Amino acid sequence: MRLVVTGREGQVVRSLMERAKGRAEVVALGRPALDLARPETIAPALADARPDIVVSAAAYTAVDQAEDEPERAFAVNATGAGAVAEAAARLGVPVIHLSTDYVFDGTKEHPYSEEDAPAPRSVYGASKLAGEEAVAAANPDHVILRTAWVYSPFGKNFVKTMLALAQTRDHLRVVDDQHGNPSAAHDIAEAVLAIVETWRRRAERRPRGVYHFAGSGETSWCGLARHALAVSRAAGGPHAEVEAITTAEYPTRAARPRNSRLDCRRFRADFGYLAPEWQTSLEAVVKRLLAEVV
Ligand SMILES: NC(=O)C1=CN([C@@H]2O[C@H](COP(=O)(O)OP(=O)(O)OC[C@H]3O[C@@H](n4cnc5c(N)ncnc54)[C@H](OP(=O)(O)O)[C@@H]3O)[C@@H](O)[C@H]2O)C=CC1
Ligand SMILES: Cc1cn([C@H]2C[C@H](O)[C@@H](COP(=O)(O)OP(=O)(O)O[C@H]3O[C@@H](C)C(=O)[C@@H](O)[C@H]3O)O2)c(=O)[nH]c1=O
Repeated sequence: MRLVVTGREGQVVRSLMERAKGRAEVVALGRPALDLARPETIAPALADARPDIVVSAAAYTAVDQAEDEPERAFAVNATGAGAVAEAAARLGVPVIHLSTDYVFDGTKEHPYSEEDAPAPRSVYGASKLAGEEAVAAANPDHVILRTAWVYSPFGKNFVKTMLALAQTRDHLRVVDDQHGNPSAAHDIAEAVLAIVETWRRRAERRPRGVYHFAGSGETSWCGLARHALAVSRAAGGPHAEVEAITTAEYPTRAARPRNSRLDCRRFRADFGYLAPEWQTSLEAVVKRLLAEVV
């Protein structure tokens, strides 16, 4: 099975390349050959790569910066994502498209299910929602996989930011009133491979549509920072005290949902995979990051 993935250096892409070894072939396409902001590059690049399945994982992910350049965020996350799905449809192959918890406004008291109405609060969230709509319209043979709070040993993410800040500061301030499910990119890679395996076994009746998949259990950004730094300290790495603050005390350009928690039961029922508890996956990533620094 040949998976062609958009983006070369993204967290999910790099994790998928590691986890797919011996299970599926992965070809990662990035700029300049495939540039989501230049739709004319997309169909030829995908056709040349001869996919059995397209995994649409590249995106404009700078949440605050997107507020200042909405045209670029929409070009990449909406028009570009739609063109990827359309190119896959023309090749007669399905697409797995990654999306986000930030499509929700966060006002719900319980975890969000796939039935809940999206209402993004940020340009990034709106551009990702427009991407979902474009993908669904272009290629009925799709899974739109919404995930959340992704971290990994790769690229930029909140966990790496906390470890880096703790090297130079002994006191950090982190919001404690936004709640979600931290998700290791390696677990998302396993979810993608579970979809691939299910589709292989049930080629005639592939489960399709929107699915939620995120780390099991929940916490706040403050809880995530504290646990990451506790693991770091126990392993001889940097540590800092983390003060719990409110969103109002940490103003950002883009508004974030207060509740980002995703209900992942539909994914488990249809694809047979549930992510480990977030603390378990986090511990492995923090230890790997510390080992790589030394
Ligand atoms: N990060 C998170 O917390 C979350 C992410 N998601 C979604 O999951 C998916 C994967 O996220 P993640 O792995 O963290 O992403 P990253 O931010 O780690 O990587 C994004 C990738 O997209 C590529 N990219 C950006 N713009 C373009 C473009 N114009 N043309 C081609 N490639 C481009 C980047 O390339 P380059 O390296 O060259 O810049 C990079 O490889 C995305 O769809 C994201 O929206 C969902 C929920 C949470
Ligand atoms: C660095 C820092 C952030 N924060 C807050 C700001 C924000 O509310 C929260 C998270 O900060 P970040 O900006 O690192 O994370 P953010 O970029 O909002 O992360 C999001 O990325 C996109 C791509 C997604 O799809 C989402 O699921 C989510 O993972 O933590 C602090 O309170 N203190 C700090 O020192």
